[in-house]
Amino acid sequence: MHYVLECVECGSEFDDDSLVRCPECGGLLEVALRYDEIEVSRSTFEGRRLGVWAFRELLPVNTDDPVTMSEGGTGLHPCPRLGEELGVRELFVKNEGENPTGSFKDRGMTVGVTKAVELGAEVVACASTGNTSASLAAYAARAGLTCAVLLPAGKVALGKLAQALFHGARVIPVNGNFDDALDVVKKLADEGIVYILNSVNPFRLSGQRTIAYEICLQLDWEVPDAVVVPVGNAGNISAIWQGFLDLYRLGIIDELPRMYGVQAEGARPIVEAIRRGKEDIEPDPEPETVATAIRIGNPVNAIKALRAIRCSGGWAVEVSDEEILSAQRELATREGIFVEPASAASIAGLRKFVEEGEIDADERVVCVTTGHGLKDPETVMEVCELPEPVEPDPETIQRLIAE
Ligand SMILES: Cc1ncc(COP(=O)(O)O)c(C=O)c1O
Ligand SMILES: N[C@@H](CCOP(=O)(O)O)C(=O)O
Repeated sequence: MHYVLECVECGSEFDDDSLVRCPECGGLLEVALRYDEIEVSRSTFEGRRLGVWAFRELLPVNTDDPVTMSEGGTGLHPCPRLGEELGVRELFVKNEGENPTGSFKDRGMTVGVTKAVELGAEVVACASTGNTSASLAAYAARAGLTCAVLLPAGKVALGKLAQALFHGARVIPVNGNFDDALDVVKKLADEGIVYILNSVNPFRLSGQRTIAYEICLQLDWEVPDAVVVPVGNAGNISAIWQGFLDLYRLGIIDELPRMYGVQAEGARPIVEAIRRGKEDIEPDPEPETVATAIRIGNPVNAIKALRAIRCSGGWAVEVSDEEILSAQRELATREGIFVEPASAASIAGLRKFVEEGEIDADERVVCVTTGHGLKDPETVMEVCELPEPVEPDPETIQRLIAE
């Protein structure tokens, strides 16, 4: 076997794939690759079609028949105009909205749902602020599994809700926030009633490491100075950092980037813990932000994210809803990239990191934009003015264009 499951709290190792938490101490489990048993080099990956399964030697599955829809292989777009505006020499956007269901979650789900099938699970479930449910619903449909998704009632963007409903998931709105919903799913998973596919699932997060693998390959194996990631439940920033560590320990890259986390002002336990030098977070019981995807007060992967930010020499910052919405518009109008509000937090955060001197003007920076703008059309329409209809005559139209 080329991997084991390792507890991030007590360090115990297990080779039982049915585990989703440490049987010794209850801690989170992580896939630990056994680097000396993996024979890969840069050329192993180069000739392949870019995507999650291009890195199959680094994924913890034992099948040639994964549940897949060509996830990953997203663009790493140079953004010179926005870079100049924000004050960095080289800015790239890794646009995860280009995944099959429109968010980075698909990278995790292709691996997590493949593992669910391998383990013989029949019912898969998650709590979600929207994207996890949209992704799980799609992959469960493809695998023929029953899927249940618990959502904070009234707080999920319309596009995401439509996806979960239309893929045939059992959509269960709950009175409470995401953190309350996740507690319930974790309990059902502990009792063996469902197979959980939130980011407590170590196999799912292995798939998300491919964001780092792809960034390195797309930059011809050069490593960016800084990677900026929006943070909610904190699985993604931890997985991306672990992805860079994998390549480093395999001898494929010889440097590591600094990891920067961005949270919304109204949901910022990680930022507080970083600022105060704390080992763990203090949960926020009432998270609130327009970026509903990161409206999370008690991130389950907090310990891992704090380690990723600290060990890499990075930092964390909060941004206001206003800053998020204005960064969303800037990315759309200057670079043609339409992302949902949570994703734009990385751009708004970069502005602050540069202003605060955390990231230098001559550095190469990658901002990860995590979900497509069409997921949340309502938020966008609230800030756009829809012009009144006019008669279709050329003179009127010409006048309007010139205005
Ligand atoms: C669009 C989007 N961005 C960012 C995040 C935050 O990612 P994480 O929870 O892994 O920190 C989420 C949800 O998790 C999301 O849906
Ligand atoms: N934004 C997430 C929140 C759940 O995160 P997960 O990574 O633990 O599944 C969502 O889309 O639901």
